[in-house]
Amino acid sequence: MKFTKMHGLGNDYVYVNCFEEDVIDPSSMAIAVSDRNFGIGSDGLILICPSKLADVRMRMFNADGSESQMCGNGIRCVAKYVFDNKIAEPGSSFSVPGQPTLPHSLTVETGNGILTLGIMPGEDGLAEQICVNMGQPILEASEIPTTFHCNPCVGEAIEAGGETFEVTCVSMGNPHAVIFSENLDEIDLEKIGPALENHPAFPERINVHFVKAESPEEFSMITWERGSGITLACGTGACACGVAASLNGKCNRAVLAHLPGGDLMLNWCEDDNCVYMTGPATTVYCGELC
Ligand SMILES: N[C@H](CCC[C@H](N)C(=O)O)C(=O)O
Repeated sequence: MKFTKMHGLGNDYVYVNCFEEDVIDPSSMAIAVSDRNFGIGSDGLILICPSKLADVRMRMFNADGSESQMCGNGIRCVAKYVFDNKIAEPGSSFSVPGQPTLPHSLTVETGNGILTLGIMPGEDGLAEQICVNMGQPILEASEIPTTFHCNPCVGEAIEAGGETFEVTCVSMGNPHAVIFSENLDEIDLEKIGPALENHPAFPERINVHFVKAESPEEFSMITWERGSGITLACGTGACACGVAASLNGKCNRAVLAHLPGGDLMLNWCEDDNCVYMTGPATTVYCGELC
């Protein structure tokens, strides 16, 4: 079976074109291909499938085989794959609040609904920068009662790993716990990450992010991902952190997120309440599973 290895800021996945391949058990396949010694090595598996509702459908599986509703770095790579391989005819333009209009657009069916994105090609004519309308953040536990059992407003106290954390919970279709810290180097993510990921307040588990507000225009973050552990970047997580930083009065709605794997431009737009995420997508290699 053919696959393509791609990453968004080092958040790497194995991509399978399900217009041409059949994946019978994606959960088991995600576990197998994600293994960095006995498999291909990745943060998970992403299937690019036909859709009746959008140009394509994206399904994302974590390294532990669990399926998530959305993947921000992943959807940028899906857009690149679809555009570069001409799988769908892109739309003519995509307007981005506060930024120049992008020349091409695509729609992707996800677990968080149909999302629209814009593509800026590089000099080689291939997709280089992608801006995704990630939709509206969900902040009320009542809207997603099985996701958060804590009050997602600012600063809910959660006990984990022998410590108390003030957690702001934001859903971007998938759940995120955001904690602010003045020193990210001091965070024992290997210990605290799984303790919060699996906390009883989060019956669907949760992605965990620690954020340092550098200024009103910039923040830095580190991530423990639900089902995948520490990753170099988390696109939905960065969007959730941007929303949380604004809610907590630490950053502006338009902000530059510094992730270990690189930067994302974020804008939680006041007009439509949607979060716009702009960043790169990279094709590493194409391969074939024996
Ligand atoms: N890396 C992804 C997030 C995956 C989230 C997944 N770990 C979950 O279970 O929600 C991103 O760029 O948004």
